[in-house]
Amino acid sequence: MRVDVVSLFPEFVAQMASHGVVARAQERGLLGVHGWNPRDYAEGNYRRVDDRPFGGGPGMVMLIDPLRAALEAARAADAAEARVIYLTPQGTPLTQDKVKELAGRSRLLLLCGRYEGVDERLVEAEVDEELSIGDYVLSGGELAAAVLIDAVARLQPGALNDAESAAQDSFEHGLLDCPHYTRPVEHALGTVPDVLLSGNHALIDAWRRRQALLRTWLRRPDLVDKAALGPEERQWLEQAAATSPE
Ligand SMILES: Nc1nonc1C(=O)N[C@H]1C[C@@H]1c1ccc(S(N)(=O)=O)cc1
Repeated sequence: MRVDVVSLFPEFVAQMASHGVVARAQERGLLGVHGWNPRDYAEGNYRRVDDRPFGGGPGMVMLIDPLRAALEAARAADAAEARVIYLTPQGTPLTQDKVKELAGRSRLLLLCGRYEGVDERLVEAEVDEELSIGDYVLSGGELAAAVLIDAVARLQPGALNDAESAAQDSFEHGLLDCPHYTRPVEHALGTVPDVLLSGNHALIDAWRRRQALLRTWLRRPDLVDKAALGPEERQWLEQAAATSPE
């Protein structure tokens, strides 16, 4: 998978891509991350990339032409068609299902805004979809791009070792993850649930699924309805929730 990032701070994205799973995915040839700086395509002595908003108001808006030239340069760097994504608070909320869809593509082109955002004419002409990582305002889209790159990188086949498998991740089955425990069994903070020490993997799997169900119901009830639970699981959940101390 190739990811091109158009950003005034491409070194930011390069830095995040030089650590952990993303770096390993690149080393394994599973992913390539490339930065493109609109300022390199800006004209004039000051190489302007922004200007004041028409209609007045605070802040600055990113100019069309430097962004457009950077997008074109990024597109031309590889023959594969790129899905152009603009990271913005106005975007569709990013979910694991969307991450899975994007992780299956051969190429993404991420547009990172700064200031008050990007001239709308550029968005309309060049952007395939707008995505948001949450209902808050960042100083730049680079952090959002980093989140998306990390999320799609770990889903590249071969990116995670077996011990890191994404198969049991939160949201993998539409639910939050179950609690996890490791050594020691006995600790001043408590003990490990007996079932996890039983060696009975059918029981362990059932416990984990039910813990994930209960945790999701308690913390993210909105996800429970989407999870399409079977009648047995829904009955168990209703009983467990009725007696849960949380
Ligand atoms: N949340 C997010 N998810 O993805 N990107 C996010 C983000 O905050 N990006 C900000 C840099 C860009 C931006 C865009 C628009 C506005 S504005 N004028 O609409 O307030 C403010 C800030």
